[in-house]
Amino acid sequence: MTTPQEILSMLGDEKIKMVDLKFVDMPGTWQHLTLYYNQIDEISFTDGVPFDGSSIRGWKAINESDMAMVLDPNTAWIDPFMKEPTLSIICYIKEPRTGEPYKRCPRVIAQKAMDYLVASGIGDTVFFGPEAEFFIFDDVRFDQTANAGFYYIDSIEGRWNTGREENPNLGYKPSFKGGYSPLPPIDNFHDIRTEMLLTMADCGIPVEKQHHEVATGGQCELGFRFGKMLQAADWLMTYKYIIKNVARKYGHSATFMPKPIFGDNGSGMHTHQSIWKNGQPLFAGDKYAGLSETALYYIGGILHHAPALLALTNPSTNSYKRLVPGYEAPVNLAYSQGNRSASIRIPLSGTNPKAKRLEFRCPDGTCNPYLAFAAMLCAGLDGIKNKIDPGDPLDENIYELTPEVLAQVPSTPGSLELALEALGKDYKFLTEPGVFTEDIIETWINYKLHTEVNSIRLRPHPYEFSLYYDA
Ligand SMILES: Nc1ncnc2c1ncn2[C@@H]1O[C@H](COP(=O)(O)OP(=O)(O)OP(=O)(O)O)[C@@H](O)[C@H]1O
Ligand SMILES: N[C@@H](CCC(=O)O)C(=O)O
Ligand SMILES: [Mg+2]
Ligand SMILES: [Mg+2]
Repeated sequence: MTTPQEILSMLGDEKIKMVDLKFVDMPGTWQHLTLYYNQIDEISFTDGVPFDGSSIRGWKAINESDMAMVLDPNTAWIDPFMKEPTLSIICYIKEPRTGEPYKRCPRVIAQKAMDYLVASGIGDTVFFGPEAEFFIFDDVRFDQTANAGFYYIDSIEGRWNTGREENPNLGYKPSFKGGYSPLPPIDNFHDIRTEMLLTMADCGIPVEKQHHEVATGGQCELGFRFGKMLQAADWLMTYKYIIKNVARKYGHSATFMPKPIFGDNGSGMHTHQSIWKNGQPLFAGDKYAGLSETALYYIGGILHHAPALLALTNPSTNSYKRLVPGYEAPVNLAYSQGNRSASIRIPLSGTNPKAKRLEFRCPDGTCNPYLAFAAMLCAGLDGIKNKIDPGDPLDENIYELTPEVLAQVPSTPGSLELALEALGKDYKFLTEPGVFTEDIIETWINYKLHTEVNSIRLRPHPYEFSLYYDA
C-alpha cells in the first residue's frame, strides 16, 4: 500500500514535476488530465481534483458537469512514454456536491462488486487473470475487391495474406494459423513484445510471458499474473496503453479489435477467475476437474446469465464476428476441462488448489474490464446463491458435434443487438446486489444501440458491393 504522503514526497522542483491523472469512461477508454506537481496535495486523495465531466461518453449532461477525480495512491507509476518525468495515477470519480462516489464511474462499480462479495459472506477476495490478445499492424486499408476479405492489412512483413493463396509468399511470416509459435525470423515481433513486457514490469505489473498467437501475422499475447478485481482491471488498462505506445514507437499500430481479419483467428480476452476466503481457495474440491461445488454453481451462474453478460463482456458489433466456429473462440455455452471450444474451460492446474480456477473464454478486448469483471462476479455469485446447476460438462470438440447433439447445447448470442436485448430482460443479478443501477444498464443499452448497432446497420457494408453492385 502506498500512502498519499509517499506520493507527495516524489514530487517537487528537483523531482517529478508533472502528474498525469487517468480515469476510465463508460465504454472502457482511458482519459487523462495532466497537472503541474504543485496542484496535487493531500485533499486530491480525498475530495479529488475538479474537472468537467460533461464531455465524457456516457456521463453527465452539460448542466450538471462538475465532477472530481480522486487519486488512488496505489496506482502510481512513472509514465514511460512522456518526455518529461511524469507520475501517472489512476483515479475514481466523485460527485463534488454530495461527496459520493459517482455511480457511473467504472472503478466505483468494480469496488461495489468486491464489497458485494464480502457482504454475501461467500468469499472475501476475487482474483481475475485476463489474457487480452491483439494484432500489430502497420496500416488498415479498405479494398472491396480483395478476395480474402473486405480489406487488406499491411503488417510489418508487407501486404497481409492468408497463406491460402496458390503461391503464397511465406518468407518470414507464419503460415495460415501457424502463428503459435515459430521462432524468429518467422516471428519477427519477438523483440517488440519483449520491450512491451519489460515496460510493463517497470510500471509494476507482475509479468509472466509473451508469445505470438495463432493467426497469420502479428497476432500477439502478453501474460501477467492474476490480481484482485480492481487491480487486475487497472493492470489491463496499463497493459493496453503500453502495448499501443510501444507499437507506435516502431511505426505500427496495435488493436484489440476482436475480429480484424476475415477467415483467421480473432482476438479474445479469456478471463481466469477464482474466489477465496480467509486465504483459502474456494474453487478447489473433489468434483469434476477437481472443482468444488461452489465453483460448479459459479459456472452455472455464468452460463445461465451469459446471453445478458455478453452485452458487457463482448460489447462491440465486431465481437460477434469472432464468436463463430473454427477459430478457437467459444460458440456454445458449455464448460469443459481442457476443451478450448467451450465457453468455460477448467485449465489443468496440477495438484495446487491455489491454481484452481475457471477460464471464461467469451470476453474480448473491447470490453470495459471494470464493468465486465463486476458483471462476471455478479453472475457467478448469483449461481452460488441460487445453486444454479451448470449441467453436464462437454468434453468433446464442440466444433465436431453432430447437429442433433449440438442443438441441445445453447449458443452464444449471434449479435450485439441480441445480447443487449437479453440484458434488457436479465439485469436483476447486476442491480439487486447494488453493484449496477438500472440507470447504468439503461444508459449502456441505449449508448450501444444508438452509437454502435444502429450506426452500423444504417451504413452500406463493403461486402454488399460484392454481392449486390450490379454494374
Ligand atoms: N487461482 C487463480 N485465479 C485467477 N487467475 C489465475 C489463478 N491462477 C492463475 N491465474 C491466471 O490465469 C492466467 C493464465 O493465463 P495463461 O495464458 O497461462 O492461460 P491459457 O488459457 O492457458 O492461455 P491461452 O488461452 O493463451 O492458451 C494468468 O493471468 C494467471 O496468473
Ligand atoms: N484467439 C482465440 C484463442 C486462442 C487461445 O486459446 O489462446 C480466441 O479468439 O479466443
Ligand atoms: Mg491466447
Ligand atoms: Mg486462455
